[in-house]
Amino acid sequence: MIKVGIVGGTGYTGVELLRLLAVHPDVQLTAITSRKEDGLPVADMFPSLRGRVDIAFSSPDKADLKQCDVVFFATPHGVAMAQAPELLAAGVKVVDLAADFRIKDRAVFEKWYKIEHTAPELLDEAVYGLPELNRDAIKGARLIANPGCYPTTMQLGYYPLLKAGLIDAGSLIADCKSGVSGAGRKAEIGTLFSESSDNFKAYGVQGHRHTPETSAQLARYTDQKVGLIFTPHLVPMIRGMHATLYARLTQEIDNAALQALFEEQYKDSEFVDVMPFGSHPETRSTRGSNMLRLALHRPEGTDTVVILVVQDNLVKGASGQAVQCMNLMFGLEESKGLQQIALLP
Ligand SMILES: NC(=O)C1=CN([C@@H]2O[C@H](COP(=O)(O)OP(=O)(O)OC[C@H]3O[C@@H](n4cnc5c(N)ncnc54)[C@H](OP(=O)(O)O)[C@@H]3O)[C@@H](O)[C@H]2O)C=CC1
Ligand SMILES: CC(=O)N[C@@H](CCC(=O)OP(=O)(O)O)C(=O)O
Repeated sequence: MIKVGIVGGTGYTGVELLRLLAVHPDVQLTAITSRKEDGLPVADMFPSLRGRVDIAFSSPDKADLKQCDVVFFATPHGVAMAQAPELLAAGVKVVDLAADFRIKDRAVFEKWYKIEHTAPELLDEAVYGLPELNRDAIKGARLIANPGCYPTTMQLGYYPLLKAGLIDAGSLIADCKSGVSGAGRKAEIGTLFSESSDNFKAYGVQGHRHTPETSAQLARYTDQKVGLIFTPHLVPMIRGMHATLYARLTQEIDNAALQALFEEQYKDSEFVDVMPFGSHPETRSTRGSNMLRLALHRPEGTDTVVILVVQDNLVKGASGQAVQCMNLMFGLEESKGLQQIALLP
């Protein structure tokens, strides 16, 4: 059994990790932290886990994380970098759901996150945890930087076209929407029901921290200079993310060949569903599941490909992807414990 610890068990990605790991056949939940709920049984806070999870929260200073085989950080940016060096030195693997190790360039990280990086010596070693594009490196990793939710949709959508050299990498436009749980469980005015329901707005248009993360990753797959305009929006739903990605073709290719390119690329990726050409994927077709679904379009009379991508921000966009990485790191089937079908309606 893999002994698992979670730092930040009371937040949205923390409870999503609990939901997935509680029924994972090879996992023993061993330690879980909360600064405010020390001693409280997890199932008292989350009745959805009654009968499934029988441990209690401990404060981070009391939790014995070093007895774990792997520790997930479901915490705000800056927490994992403070604890990862000691855990790694003790032989514990680390999966960070935050951004501490996603951006290799320390100066770029510090500019966007406005915190000092306290473990820069680990930046080179950290492996970017997007299994569909980085599977082999994840298998041998001690430290995983789990991707951001928006960056997951953008990378899996653009990758086949970029790799094939079919598009202008300098004029990518990504119009993305997230459910409110993307902002976490902390109290903020913008996520109050009366502020976010029956409302729709863009944010971060001048610059969002997921732009440098996505651009740096996409740049690994092309010789062209990557230019990305990413506009996030907040939509009045709890879970779900929808990305509408635009790319200008620089070579003639027919629709059947475009479709075949994506089907071939993801044929061995169980969690990427390439839907029939011209489909309109819905966020609810992924709710609660680790699936990312995408569909290609080619608007009449244009040289533009439109890729529609949907996922559950808390599953493929965060905790499900983290479990997928854990499976690879421990030599398990990549899909173990991740077979849930989306909830409908
Ligand atoms: N929500 C989403 O869709 C996604 C989130 N992420 C990332 O995952 C991480 C967690 O997000 P999310 O679950 O939404 O956030 P939440 O705000 O819902 O939860 C954060 C958790 O971290 C704990 N925590 C906060 N500060 C500290 C600290 N200094 N030391 C230890 N624990 C701390 C809190 O618990 P307590 O106060 O009880 O200690 C809480 O359990 C973030 O970095 C986020 O950016 C990534 C992809 C998608
Ligand atoms: C709706 C909403 O507020 N979403 C968050 C992204 C959440 C997230 O996943 O942040 P990281 O990937 O960087 O950890 C935001 O745009 O700031």
